[in-house]
Amino acid sequence: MDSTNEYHIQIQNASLQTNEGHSIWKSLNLKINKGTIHGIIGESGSGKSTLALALFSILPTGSKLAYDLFSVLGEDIFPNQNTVKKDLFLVPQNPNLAFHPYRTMKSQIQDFLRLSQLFHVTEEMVFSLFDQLSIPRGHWKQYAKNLSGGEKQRILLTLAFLRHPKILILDEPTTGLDAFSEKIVLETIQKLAKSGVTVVFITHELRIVASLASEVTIMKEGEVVETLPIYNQQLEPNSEYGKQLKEASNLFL
Ligand SMILES: Nc1ncnc2c1ncn2[C@@H]1O[C@H](COP(=O)(O)OP(=O)(O)OP(=O)(O)O)[C@@H](O)[C@H]1O
Repeated sequence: MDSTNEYHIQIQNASLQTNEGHSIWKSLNLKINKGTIHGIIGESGSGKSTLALALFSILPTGSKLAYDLFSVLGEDIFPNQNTVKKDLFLVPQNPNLAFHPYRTMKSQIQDFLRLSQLFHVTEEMVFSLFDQLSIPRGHWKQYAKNLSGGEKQRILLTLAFLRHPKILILDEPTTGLDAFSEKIVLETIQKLAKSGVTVVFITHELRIVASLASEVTIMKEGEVVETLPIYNQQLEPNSEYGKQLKEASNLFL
């Protein structure tokens, strides 16, 4: 693995078609710098969540992928997926994917810690992160089905903290959160990025991306419209679509 590569993720000319011939991505091009927070925004159905899962080599059943380059941490992940998976951590849009509904959080977190070989992590360390992320300590003994989606996403963030991956992928981690929880989640992500984790932050909220990321990629209908830097929490899109997106989001500020 090439840890000196300045790009942690590099995708060139990736196309993905469902088995029914629908194009999820037409020609996806993306470069994400090591140690940055990179926002990915775009309308619903533009292929963002598919990208989050594809970084884990998970593709829709029966879909066809073609690409010139699909590199994560310097490895082409499709033939070599096992070599980099341990260095990635995904907080999926639907956190129910990550937990068994009828097992307690305690047993699932303990399994995670064992499988991640985090033998030094104590219950007290987990509880301290629960406190920081406003997760009631009582949830430790609850079945996953009794927790809200936001609480499950915040528990995944505590696990990301403990595992300290090289790349953290967050798919809509603030959707549906109240302002207080949103602030905690964003601060936690910033802390992780400051400690050197590359963060891929998928959202449809430009306001959040602008407050957090140093670069943003705008997607539409399975294509990258543009990638641009963010300075002083402002982004100045060049594309017509980017400008429309900015204008639309300004309406809600
Ligand atoms: N397993 C699948 N089988 C067939 N089509 C799929 C599958 N997963 C996603 N798609 C299609 O791919 C397209 C992109 O979906 P995706 O969930 O990646 O979009 P998105 O940008 O994340 O949208 P949202 O913001 O609503 O979550 C959509 O048209 C969707 O219907």
